[in-house]
Amino acid sequence: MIQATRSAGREATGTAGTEQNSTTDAALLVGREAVRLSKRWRRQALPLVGISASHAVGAAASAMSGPAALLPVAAGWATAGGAYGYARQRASRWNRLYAGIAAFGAAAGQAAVAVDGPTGIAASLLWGVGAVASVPWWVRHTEPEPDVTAELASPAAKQSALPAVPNAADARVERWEKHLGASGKALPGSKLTRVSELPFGWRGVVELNIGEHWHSLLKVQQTILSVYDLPDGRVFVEAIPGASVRTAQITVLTSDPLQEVVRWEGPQLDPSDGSFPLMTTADGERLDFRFWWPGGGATHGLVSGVQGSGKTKVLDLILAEAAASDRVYPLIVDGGEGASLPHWRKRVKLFAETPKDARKLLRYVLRLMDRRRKALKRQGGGSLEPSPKMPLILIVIDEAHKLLMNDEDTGADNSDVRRMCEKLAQEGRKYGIGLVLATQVPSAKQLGGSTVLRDQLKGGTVVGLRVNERTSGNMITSGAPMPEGLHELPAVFPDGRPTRGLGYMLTARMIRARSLLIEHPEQQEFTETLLDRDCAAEAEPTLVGDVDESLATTETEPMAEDTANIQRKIEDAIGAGTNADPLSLMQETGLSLAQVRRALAALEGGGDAC
Ligand SMILES: Nc1ncnc2c1ncn2[C@@H]1O[C@H](COP(=O)(O)OP(=O)(O)OP(=O)(O)O)[C@@H](O)[C@H]1O
Repeated sequence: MIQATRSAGREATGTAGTEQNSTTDAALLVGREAVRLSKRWRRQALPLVGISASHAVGAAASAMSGPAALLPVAAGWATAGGAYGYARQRASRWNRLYAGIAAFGAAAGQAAVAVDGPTGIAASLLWGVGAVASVPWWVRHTEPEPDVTAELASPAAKQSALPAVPNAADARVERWEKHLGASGKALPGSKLTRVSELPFGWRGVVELNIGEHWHSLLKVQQTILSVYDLPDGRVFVEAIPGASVRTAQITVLTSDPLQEVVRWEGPQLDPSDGSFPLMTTADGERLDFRFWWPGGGATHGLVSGVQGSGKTKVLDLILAEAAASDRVYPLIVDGGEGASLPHWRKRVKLFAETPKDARKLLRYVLRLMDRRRKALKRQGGGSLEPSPKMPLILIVIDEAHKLLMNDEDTGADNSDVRRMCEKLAQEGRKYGIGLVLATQVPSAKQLGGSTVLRDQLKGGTVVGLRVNERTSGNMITSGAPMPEGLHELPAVFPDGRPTRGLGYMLTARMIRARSLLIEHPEQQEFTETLLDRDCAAEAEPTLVGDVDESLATTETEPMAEDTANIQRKIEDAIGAGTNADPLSLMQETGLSLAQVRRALAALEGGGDAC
């Protein structure tokens, strides 16, 4: 009986408890829902909160009497002022104005309700005007906050507060995986990652399988072109400095920016580091030519390419930068007998256009180097920094192969020129003497077989433009295989325009580049540069040029044709309508410029000057 009574009591207690629990649960649920909704719609509710608060402040003040009634209104005004100040710091001009109107309206409403009472006309006006003034706010905040309640409740959300980004597969990555990285394909197990857009294509990082080296990517460049359906020369593979050999950077060009000529826009030599832009790469980077390293002395240069590849224009640009600077003193040896760089003849201090004059010029610079030894001693060693008082002496030798290689046809031995160039290349650096050579092929053979010259030039700026045949001992390589041989560079772009200026520069970046085009080198400004005092004391050689040289000596240029023969050829060419200027006649007859000039002088003088 007692037990039955106890159990009935427990049941009654349990039922009451259950009812109480379910009421609490329902209250909690409603509370949570209210919080959720208020969070979601908090922006939209803000004007209503403001109006209600203003009404409440006014009502509180009207219920009080005496000076105490001012307290709620003062507090309300302070809050409105604070809210305006907060908005003012963060909002734009119009939003600040809107916040100002709202704050003033709230303050005025509070005061009006305080005077008129909580149910008077002032209260109705507060709500009516407040609602109208809130319309722009509501229009602007029509969208509620995203409802992330469910996401926040999930365990994943607890690990990371950030919403998950869908892993959208990149079509280029998919293509790589399917046609290159899949088993049985060219690079099984390889992955394309970190794809980013470029103005003319895209770039990515390729990760290869363990045991693979990035060089293997170079061997499958054609396959990559085929996978992405592109013409030749649009894929470039490069090592990533400091990264694993299993990774490489791949640049894929969907269009070729190098087809467009990029013009030189005036001197840009940076006197603080001795460099200026010479080429632009396929992905838009500028590659610099360097005259000197700060604190490291002069650097040398080599420019190579077949006729018509744009080699002379590169020399023109180098000379234009040198001529415009008050820190560079350019001297020219034109191995093309004055035909390659004629527009510089009258602009530089010394212009040698015969082998004999070239020797004189080189001997003179060797003497200048001796004189600078004293300056270097005075300085206490190191290297001479080019400055307006101690300019870099720059020797530019075009068609250098003609002066450096022995001439098998004539038996001319040019070993003395080689030795002088070697000495200048090896020792000139610290005395502020730079050497820039132009040859048709970037090989030691064209440097007269001089490995000394090859090594010294490779330490400077090396530019390789198009060549005709595969080169053994190509200098445009830093050990890593080239993306393509210089002989593989096309002579014309797919649109039929010539590829002049197209090539590579020996840098960490093995990517096609094109030289900037200087259109009128002869019109560029020339800054008068004076040699330093030690060098200025050295007597300048007298360069006799081509005409006088024949009177002085014929030791380095044996005449292949007899005088009468040469004159007859010239007369025949003029008779056949060729212009009577030396360049046209040289091209027409195949004679050297010196021979043509001598013959013309003889014909004009009516005698035999040859
Ligand atoms: N970077 C370039 N962009 C566009 N056109 C160029 C560029 N470089 C050269 N050219 C054009 O190619 C022509 C030939 O150039 P350049 O005389 O420099 O060739 P080269 O290799 O020195 O040939 P050559 O040995 O016959 O003188 C120039 O007149 C110029 O119009």
